Amino acid sequence: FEGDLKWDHNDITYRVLNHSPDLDADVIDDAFVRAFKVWSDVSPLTFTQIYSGEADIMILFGSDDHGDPYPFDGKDGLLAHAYPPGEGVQGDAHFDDDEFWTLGTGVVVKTRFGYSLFLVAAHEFGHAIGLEHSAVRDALMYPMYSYIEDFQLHQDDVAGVQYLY
Ligand SMILES: N[C@](CS(=O)(=O)c1ccc(Oc2ccccc2)cc1)(C(=O)NO)C(F)(F)F
Ligand SMILES: [Ca+2]
Ligand SMILES: [Ca+2]
Ligand SMILES: [Zn+2]
Ligand SMILES: [Zn+2]
Repeated sequence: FEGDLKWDHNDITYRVLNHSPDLDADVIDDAFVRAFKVWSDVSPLTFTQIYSGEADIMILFGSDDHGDPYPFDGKDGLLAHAYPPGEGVQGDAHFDDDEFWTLGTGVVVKTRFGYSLFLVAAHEFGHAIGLEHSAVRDALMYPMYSYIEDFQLHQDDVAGVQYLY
């Protein structure tokens, strides 16, 4: 998606507009907190959840046509997308609710029966702060989903965000 290069402020706000029925709301919110921490740990950025009004990063779960020119596609295929920094829809992150979202290390995640909301969110939030896809297979910003036990940011991801901020 087109957009600016980076945020012009470091104290980023986000708002969760709705929740997937696959997980408890507080489990989803915690997954987002952990996914933002991946990036705040290696940059000057801070991420604060707000509960009303317009946040920099508006997060929603939607399926098929969900109000922007990039409809989702049912189960599998596209899992999520996010816009680079900027006003309005820029910076926002959308998750395909036709996927089965899960967490933890249960068989559900490993057998590709479910997708890790934490991993996909961390990747999308990378886009929301201005990162493009990486060509490094083990990088979080690689555009192919893979379940990573004991997740750790790849040097390529760190280099990307530290180049920007
Ligand atoms: N929709 C994507 C592909 S996707 O299947 O939705 C996707 C794949 C992998 C994602 O995160 C992730 C990357 C590496 C390891 C685990 C999870 C996020 C989204 C994407 O990368 N969206 O950000 C593309 F490439 F634009 F088509
Ligand atoms: Ca926005
Ligand atoms: Ca899909
Ligand atoms: Zn969308
Ligand atoms: Zn991506």
